[in-house]
Amino acid sequence: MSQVVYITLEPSESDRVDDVPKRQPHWVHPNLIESVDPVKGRQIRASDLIPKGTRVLVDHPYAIIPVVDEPAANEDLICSNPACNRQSPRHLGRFLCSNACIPDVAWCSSTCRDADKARHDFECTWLKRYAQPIRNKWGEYDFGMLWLIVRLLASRDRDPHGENVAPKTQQWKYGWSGIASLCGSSDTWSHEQVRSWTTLVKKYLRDSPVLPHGLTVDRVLHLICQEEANSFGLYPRETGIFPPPHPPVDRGEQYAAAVYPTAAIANHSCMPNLIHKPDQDGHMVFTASRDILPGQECCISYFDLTKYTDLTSRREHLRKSFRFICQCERCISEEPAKETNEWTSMPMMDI
Ligand SMILES: C[S@@+](CC[C@H](N)C(=O)[O-])C[C@H]1O[C@@H](n2cnc3c(N)ncnc32)[C@H](O)[C@@H]1O
Repeated sequence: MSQVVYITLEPSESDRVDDVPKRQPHWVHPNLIESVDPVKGRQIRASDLIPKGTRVLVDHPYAIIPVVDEPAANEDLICSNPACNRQSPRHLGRFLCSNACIPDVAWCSSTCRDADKARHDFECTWLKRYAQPIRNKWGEYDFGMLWLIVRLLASRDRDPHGENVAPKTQQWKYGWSGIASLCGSSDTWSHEQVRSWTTLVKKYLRDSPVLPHGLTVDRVLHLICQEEANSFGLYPRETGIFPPPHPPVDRGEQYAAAVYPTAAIANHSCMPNLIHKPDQDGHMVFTASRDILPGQECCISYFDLTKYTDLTSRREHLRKSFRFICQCERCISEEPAKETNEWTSMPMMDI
């Protein structure tokens, strides 16, 4: 994937299209800072006023996979070349893998296919050998998860910014360094879940001639834990409109899943001040949905807010799917008042 060029962090005018730098690993509004919350971990804050409607972050996926039911017939399949990733409608013509690995892999042009050759070579033999057996035995979700891990490893294989190369003081991490710093560990998930992922890693993701990554089983398992806590589903319409519109507006069918090293720092809120939506090239774009004051946290919504409305269902959904108890302003304000403890409310007695 020699087409992705990671250069400087300062976008030059010639790199910008509609204010979005084309060749940067990410673009972050100058009024955003990263800080750490004692409960939620890393977070994004506004250092100065951000007016409603401002685009605040654009991030390139470090790895992205299509998520569609019938890839050969689907109109929304994304181009496999990471420097393109646009949705390539079938009627405009598609270029398939000459090794016929899986129909989910396609390019929008021969130029994209040629440019992506080295990156695709990393995954091709693995896909050809394991995709169908994994789909048959473990199902589509686990196949997608494992393929996303393989694509993370493929990007790492070609990453000029390896774990030890990016400066430690760099505020907004990107590249493999950003992936390595993602939250999530085996402590976050149930023993049963971790056991099942360990089996999958040992069976399908070991360092081998089919998948030469040089990492230990434990490190790949850790990568799954990170990916599961930080990946995004890509939908055609916005996520996080607040208050949720009446009647509810569906965000459409998921067409891809991806890991974004910088966008993953955004915490969740059930009354978010950011809307997120992928652009036509698979970049994740955050936009302020109201004025954000200096010091305020900038949050997205991790789910469709029209689907889970009351406190219990929202928290239960986040607990099951993302393994945390939501501590956003809205959930805290809707918590039932705590009963006053009789003993602590008794007047002090002299003894
Ligand atoms: C995608 S990461 C967000 C960045 C993360 N805070 C970090 O340190 O890298 C998701 C994790 O952030 C934390 N988090 C996000 N939103 C939260 C919320 N509303 N309440 C509590 N924890 C939250 C949880 O630990 C969750 O697993």
